[in-house]
Amino acid sequence: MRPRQSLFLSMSAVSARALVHNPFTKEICPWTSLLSPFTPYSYAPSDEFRLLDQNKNTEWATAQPTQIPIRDHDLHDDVWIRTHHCVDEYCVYSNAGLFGQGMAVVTNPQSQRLIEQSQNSTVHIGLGEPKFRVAQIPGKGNGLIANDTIRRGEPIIASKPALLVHQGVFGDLELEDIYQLLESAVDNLPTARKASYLAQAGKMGGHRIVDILFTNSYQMNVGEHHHEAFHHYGNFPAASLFNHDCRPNLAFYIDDNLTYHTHAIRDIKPGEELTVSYLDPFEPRSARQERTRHSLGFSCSCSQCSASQKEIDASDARLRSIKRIEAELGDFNSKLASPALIEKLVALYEKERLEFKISGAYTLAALNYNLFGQAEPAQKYAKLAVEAGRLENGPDALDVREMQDLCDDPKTHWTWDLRRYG
Ligand SMILES: C[S@@+](CC[C@H](N)C(=O)[O-])C[C@H]1O[C@@H](n2cnc3c(N)ncnc32)[C@H](O)[C@@H]1O
Repeated sequence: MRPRQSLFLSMSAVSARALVHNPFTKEICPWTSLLSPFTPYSYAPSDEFRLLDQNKNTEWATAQPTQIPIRDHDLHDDVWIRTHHCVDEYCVYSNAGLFGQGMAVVTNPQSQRLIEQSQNSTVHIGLGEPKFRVAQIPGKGNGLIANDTIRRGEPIIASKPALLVHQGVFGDLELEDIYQLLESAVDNLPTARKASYLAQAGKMGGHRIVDILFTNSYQMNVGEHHHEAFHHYGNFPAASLFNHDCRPNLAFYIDDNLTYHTHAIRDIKPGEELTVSYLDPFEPRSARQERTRHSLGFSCSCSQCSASQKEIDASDARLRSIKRIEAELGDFNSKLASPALIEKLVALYEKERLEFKISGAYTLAALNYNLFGQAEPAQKYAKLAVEAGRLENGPDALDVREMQDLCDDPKTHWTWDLRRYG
């Protein structure tokens, strides 16, 4: 009933993720397995992306693509163009507009159609003066530090991707084709946007643009609303400075318009680092560390990973209890489900500092109280689930709507008193 990890940050066009219906999670590209086949290239920053193939000792540069307008519009507008750069079914598309930022895509025509559809509505992405600054974080490189008190629920960043790349590109194409497509895509970004793409850290080595993509991107599905799922990597330069913490103080989601949103999920003091989680937080510490080391290429030094052995054992035991209790509460025929068990689940989430996932516990609590025919606590937890779910999954997420319905009228919800009457 509760979602566990999958590799993909599911979005709805990029879709609304539903806790009750639709397992999801988010991770920054776990791609080391793909890194080895990549030939090391040294990157010489120039407008033309001159790259030196060290193996062949030959220098080559990307052609400056001729842009073929798909629609009869001006480039300055919010208009998609397809460049002449295509390999097999994958082409480079770009849009110099999109709220003054610009975006480039390497994908197939079906996905591109969906991406364009998802861009139709306008979103407000200006959030005023940021309350954070860039700083060196020991053991992590750069990161973001709060300048001021940030209250739970405050928005931190809302941003469009600079680059969106179909994952099939990496499985289907030759390396040189991949490099050329990506270079062409980045080269098609407006100057400032291209500079912010290239300013991101690459931590894995190899081809610079690919390295940046793999170090800083989110896996996202395009087309779930259309019962299709095209897996893409989305790179949001504005979000690239968030370091990982297994117990972060921010939650993020990507909405139907391909916009990445982060919100504070607890009060943050000045001087605290702003963090998101790249991983499934319900895994034990050893599995989380294994994941960051082998798939993400760094050794996690977050608060939860660097705790004492005693604290780690206690944390792992709580995570096992959470799994067990969720299995009971997710089984409508369970004889062990009880109000005491519901309260225990919520307490475990709080003790484990899983605020960025707590809408799941609240949702399960609301559903179970309703199954017991107890309207008051069901409404209390449905309200909390709506509030937390808006921060974790966005206001349009299916679970948020479901919990709003339950909160409005528990007795007409399909779960009402179901444990008693079956
Ligand atoms: C998305 S970037 C984050 C920003 C990056 N620190 C920078 O300097 O630009 C991801 C990279 O940051 C580093 N990083 C993020 N979280 C970390 C953590 N908890 N412990 C150690 N390194 C971390 C790793 O090198 C990782 O590949």
